[in-house]
Amino acid sequence: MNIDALQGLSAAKPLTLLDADLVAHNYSVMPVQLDAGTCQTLSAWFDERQRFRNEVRMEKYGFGRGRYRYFAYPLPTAIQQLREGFYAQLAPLANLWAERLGLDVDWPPTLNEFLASNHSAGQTKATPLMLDYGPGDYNCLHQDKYGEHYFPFQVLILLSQPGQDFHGGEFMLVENQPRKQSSGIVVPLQRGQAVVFPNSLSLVSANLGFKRGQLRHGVSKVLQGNRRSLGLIFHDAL
Ligand SMILES: O=C(O)CCC(=O)C(=O)O
Ligand SMILES: [Fe+2]
Repeated sequence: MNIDALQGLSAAKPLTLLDADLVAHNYSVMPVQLDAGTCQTLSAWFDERQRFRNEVRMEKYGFGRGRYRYFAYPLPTAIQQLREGFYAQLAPLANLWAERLGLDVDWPPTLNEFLASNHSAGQTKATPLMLDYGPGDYNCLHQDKYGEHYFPFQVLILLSQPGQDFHGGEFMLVENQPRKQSSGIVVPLQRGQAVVFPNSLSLVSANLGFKRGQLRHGVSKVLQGNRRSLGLIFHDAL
C-alpha cells in the first residue's frame, strides 16, 4: 500500500477556509483525495479481523443497521499518520472555536499530547473505525463523544464510490439550535474524499459573534451495493 499517498491526504487546507466552511455549512471537504487503489486496499482491511479490537452490530443497540469495527492499538501506520496529521491541522481551529465560545480549554498541538490527557482520564481505547453497510443498512444520527474528553472535530473518509459501488447511503449532518427546528444537509462525497465536521458543537455566526448549536451525523439508507468508510475520531474511549 502506498503510505505516501495517505500522508498526502492530510495536506493542509488554510485555517481560514476550513473555519469559513465549518461555520457556514458544518463541514469542509479536504483538498486531497485517496486514489481508487488505496481505497480498495483500505476497504479490504475491514475483513481482516485481527486489525480490530471489536465489532459493533448497529441493530443490536438501536444505532441503525450495519456493522463497524474499531481498530486495535497499535494502529496501522497509515491510520496513525492520518490521525496525527489531521489532529495537528485541526487543533488550532479547535482553539479558535473555544476562544469564541469563551471555553476554558487549550487543545495541545500534537495528538500525542492530547491522548496523554485522555489516557490519564481513563480514556484509553482506540476509536478510529471502519464501517460497512449493505443494502438496507443505515447509521442513525448521533454524536461520538466516548467520555468526558472529546475533541471538537472529526474526519470521515469515504472508501466506496457512490453511484457505482452503492446507491443511497448519503452522509448527513443535522443541526439543532435553541428554539429552532432542526435543519439537515447531505454532504456530497466521492470515493477517497475526507470531510471534517464538528463532533457535537456547531458554531453559527450571529450579529454580535457566534451562537452554538448541536450537531449530529449519520448515514441514510443504502439502497443498493456496499458502502465502506473510515472514521477518524481523535479522542480515545473509556
Ligand atoms: O459511515 C459514515 O459515513 C459515518 C461514520 C460515522 O458515524 C463516523 O465516522 O463517526
Ligand atoms: Fe459517527
